[in-house]
Amino acid sequence: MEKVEHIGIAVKDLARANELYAQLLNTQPYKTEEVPSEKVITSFFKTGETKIELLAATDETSVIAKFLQKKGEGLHHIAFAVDDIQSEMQRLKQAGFTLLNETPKEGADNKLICFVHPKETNGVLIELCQERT
Ligand SMILES: CC[C@@H](C(=O)O)C(=O)SCCNC(=O)CCNC(=O)[C@H](O)C(C)(C)COP(=O)(O)OP(=O)(O)OC[C@H]1O[C@@H](n2cnc3c(N)ncnc32)[C@H](O)[C@@H]1OP(=O)(O)O
Ligand SMILES: [Co+2]
Repeated sequence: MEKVEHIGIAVKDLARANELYAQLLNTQPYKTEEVPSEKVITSFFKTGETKIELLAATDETSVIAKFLQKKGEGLHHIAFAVDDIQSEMQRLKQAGFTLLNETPKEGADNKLICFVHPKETNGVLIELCQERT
């Protein structure tokens, strides 16, 4: 895996969180994007080599809505950049990790993504992401 591509943070109110993170990081989000397949709306902030992805639910059946109900706002996932998502998925599967999607799916910010179940990664949800060409 190349680097931490982004850190996902679940928030209740995206507009309010945008204001807070803009103050904290002293920069504005470079993108806000809705991803209907995940039932989320996201904002991205650049910080050094990585990004902060704020995630709010667009529907009460979204995994973010469920997460907020159970755990409240906070760290939701860590995403690692990979060059070849198919081969990383294969490698992790062979190593015994549970992949939450069998084939790469479309993420935000022009990426192909796959999630690894947090039960095998010390309680932290892991995302793999590959730049789409
Ligand atoms: C914007 C697009 C994209 C991008 O391009 O960056 C994204 O980031 S999308 C982000 C949102 N999408 C996802 O997270 C998809 C993958 N996630 C899932 O499939 C599910 O959330 C899950 C991880 C399988 C959990 O779903 P489910 O089993 O239905 O939830 P439960 O509430 O029953 O939880 C079971 C168990 O897992 C713990 N949990 C849940 N979410 C997380 C989390 N994010 N981090 C750590 N742990 C998590 C939950 O607390 C339960 O634990 P126990 O209570 O101990 O059983
Ligand atoms: Co993400």
